[in-house]
Amino acid sequence: MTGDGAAPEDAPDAPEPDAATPPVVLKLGGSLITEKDRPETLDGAALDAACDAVASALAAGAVERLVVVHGGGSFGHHHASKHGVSTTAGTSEADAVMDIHGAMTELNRAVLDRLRDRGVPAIPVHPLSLSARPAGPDGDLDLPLSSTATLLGEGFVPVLHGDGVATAGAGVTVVSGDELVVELATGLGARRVGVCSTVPGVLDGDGEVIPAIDEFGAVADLLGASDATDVSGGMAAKVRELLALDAPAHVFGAAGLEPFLRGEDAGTRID
Ligand SMILES: Nc1ncnc2c1ncn2[C@@H]1O[C@H](COP(=O)(O)OP(=O)(O)OP(=O)(O)O)[C@@H](O)[C@H]1O
Ligand SMILES: C=C(C)CCOP(=O)(O)O
Repeated sequence: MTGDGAAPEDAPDAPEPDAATPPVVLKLGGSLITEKDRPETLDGAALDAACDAVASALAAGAVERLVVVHGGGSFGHHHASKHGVSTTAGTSEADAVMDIHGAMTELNRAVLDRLRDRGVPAIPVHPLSLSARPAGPDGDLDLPLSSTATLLGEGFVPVLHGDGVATAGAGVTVVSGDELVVELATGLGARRVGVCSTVPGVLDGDGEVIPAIDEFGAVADLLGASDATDVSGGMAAKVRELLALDAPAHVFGAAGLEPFLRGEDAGTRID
């Protein structure tokens, strides 16, 4: 990690973003950028490769406006699980909240530093400071988007992350990166949505990538939780949330990131 993350002098100049262009929303899965089974351990090589792909796509103008979201991997999920906190179960302990949020901001800093090392103007947006859930299982997440939208318009790449979220009647629960992706894509009118994880796509019973999904019922039996510690529902929750979007979404692995950012299909298309 660098100290201030300033762009190196030889970093390629990114084209000026066009404020009228709808953004691309990209989630870097926690299972991709961390070693999900080893607490608070980055997968540095995978994170570097993902940041290289993002920096190249921006420099080449393949993507003009980009919002990045990253998941929790072995940072957030480990602490959330230890404290019994999930997307539905909350905590009223400040120490537990700070364990979860602190681990997520540490991971966020690692992502930001590596993006900025490559000349990407990445800026953090911390959901715990912005968002809330009303009481009850059906309460829609409230995620005000003016800071993210304004940062985008000013040419930055906002980087959000799964986090704790103030929840009426429950203290603080977890907001997953996948939920944030849906809110951002809907609220910002995203052009395309990409979810990059360790799997090459949504897999069928034979381990083959399903090319396209347009209905949850058709694949529900195939979708499980995560293989690793995960408090937010793994692949089943991901597909359910992405199906609710207007914008086309793709779920893909590391090899699909460059094609996705070039505007091509990658992994499983969900729409
Ligand atoms: N049918 C399926 N196809 C692909 N993956 C599946 C399927 N069913 C369950 N999974 C699990 O879903 C995992 C991907 O979801 P997970 O939430 O762990 O990824 P992530 O978004 O990268 O991580 P994080 O939640 O930490 O951001 C896979 O690693 C696999 O264990
Ligand atoms: C566990 C925490 C705090 C983040 C969960 O986000 P996700 O990994 O995108 O599900």
